[in-house]
Amino acid sequence: MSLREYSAGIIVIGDEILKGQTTDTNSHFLCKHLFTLGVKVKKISVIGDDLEVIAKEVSEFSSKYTHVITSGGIGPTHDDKTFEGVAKAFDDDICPHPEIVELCKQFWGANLSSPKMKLAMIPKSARLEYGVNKKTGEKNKFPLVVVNNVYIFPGVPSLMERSFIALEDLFKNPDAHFYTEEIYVQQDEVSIAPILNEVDEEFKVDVTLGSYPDFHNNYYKVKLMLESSNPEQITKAATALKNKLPNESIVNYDSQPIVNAADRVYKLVESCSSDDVYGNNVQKAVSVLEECLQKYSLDEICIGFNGGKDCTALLHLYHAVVKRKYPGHQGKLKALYIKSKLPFPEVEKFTQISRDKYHLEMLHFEGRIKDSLGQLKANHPSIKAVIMGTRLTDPYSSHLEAFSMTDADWPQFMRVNPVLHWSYGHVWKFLRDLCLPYCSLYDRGYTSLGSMNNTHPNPLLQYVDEHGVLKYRPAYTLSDPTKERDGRN
Ligand SMILES: Cc1cc2nc3c(=O)[nH]c(=O)nc-3n(C[C@H](O)[C@H](O)[C@H](O)COP(=O)(O)O)c2cc1C
Ligand SMILES: Nc1ncnc2c1ncn2[C@@H]1O[C@H](COP(=O)(O)OP(=O)(O)OP(=O)(O)O)[C@@H](O)[C@H]1O
Ligand SMILES: [Co+2]
Ligand SMILES: [K+]
Ligand SMILES: [Mg+2]
Repeated sequence: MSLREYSAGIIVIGDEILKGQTTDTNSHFLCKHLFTLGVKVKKISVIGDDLEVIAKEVSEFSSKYTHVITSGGIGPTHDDKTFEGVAKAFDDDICPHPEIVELCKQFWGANLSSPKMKLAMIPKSARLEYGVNKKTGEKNKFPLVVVNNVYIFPGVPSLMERSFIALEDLFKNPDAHFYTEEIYVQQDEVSIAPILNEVDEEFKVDVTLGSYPDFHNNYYKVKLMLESSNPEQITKAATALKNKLPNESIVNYDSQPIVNAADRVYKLVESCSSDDVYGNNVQKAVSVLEECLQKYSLDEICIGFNGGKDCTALLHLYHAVVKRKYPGHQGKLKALYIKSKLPFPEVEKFTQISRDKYHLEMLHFEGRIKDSLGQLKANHPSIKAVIMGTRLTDPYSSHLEAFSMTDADWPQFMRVNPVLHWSYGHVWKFLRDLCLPYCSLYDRGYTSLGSMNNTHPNPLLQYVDEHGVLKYRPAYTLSDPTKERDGRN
């Protein structure tokens, strides 16, 4: 059986191209990218802004090729006729599309009679494809208009290219073999640009090299993405990159730490030797959590999760232990978050990210902890135990045990303390070795988190950079663990 061939025809539309006023670069861009997607471009046609010609060409291309891509002729002026032409090719009419009308209003304050509204006049049978911006992970603000197998792109190269890259999965040939490789780098994009250019120049025929800065990642600054249908060339390109980049700038990063949580945690526990204090602490935490799952059902447990480092490590452990004990478990783990009076926006953001990544059901409260626990008891009477990231070195905690009821004058819950014996360094080793995401404040010198009004970066981590600017080193570099709370008052 032969594999299905994915073909494409490109129709470049615009009088300015036929008059030599503009050079068409779009077809070249499209050919290059479609090739790497396993799609064979069979024909490129360049035509003017002529309704009949557009309709005829679109109709013919549509019946011959898997995908038809048009570029140009969708501006607000009278001479742009692509939407009308595509409609005509399919015996369709154009009419205002409510979703695009709304976007035109939002973006340009356009009303129904303004020229921009012409962008909303699209074939009745059209569908809209938004696509995802691969750099930001966000859904694009303006959609691409698609009619049957005809994809109607703008002519302006920068817009066309951005839009195509966001939507390229729509064109991919699923039978084509693709090889990808990712390299994570700790340096910023500017400082490695010359190296990227060199490698791109050498391999660009076979390998697509993308560079995606990430300003929020705790482990790397830039993700380099190599894609190719040629396994030898991609290996060569990746090797060339690794050789040219300074050794210390390449990060050994796991982009999916949560998917493999159970395997990695249990492997760590099973392979640790008896004199390995850290390994034994992880082991102890796992067995406390296992015991907790024996004593209580998932409905009776919640994890105290306020976005701090200790409960971040703990959440990962809890997730891993639940995954191991209940492999098919689909329900959500319950998490208790008592919001402080003045929460850091970074903490709020991080708790939301964690909620999504670990599929948490958040039980939210605001105000004093004691009052909130009273409300927890009233609103969620099934909860009996709260798993906490408390350690012996925390204030008023040196007397605690793995299982300690709350004090007599507090709402009664079993406090489960799996990481009680962990040191400050153990928490960071666990988070960083497993490439777990943690709140960004810790990379800016905060070593323990409370509210905005009582929490500052730790003065011990202060330094002055080469421009004379005061900065803070990341929390995991703090060498004296007794100074963990020096930024708190
Ligand atoms: C679920 C839960 C139970 C708690 N139980 C007690 C308790 O029994 N006795 C007590 O003095 N504090 C209790 N606390 C308060 C904590 O000891 C601590 O003051 C609080 O987590 C704030 O910590 P921080 O100052 O490090 O931000 C509890 C907190 C939580 C979230
Ligand atoms: N506001 C809160 N809501 C829910 N749980 C909380 C709250 N405050 C504390 N806890 C629980 O108590 C534990 C100990 O608090 P603590 O502040 O020492 O740790 P952390 O917030 O995880 O990290 P850090 O010490 O860096 O602030 C937390 O790990 C969490 O389980
Ligand atoms: Co803590
Ligand atoms: K990114
Ligand atoms: Mg805290």
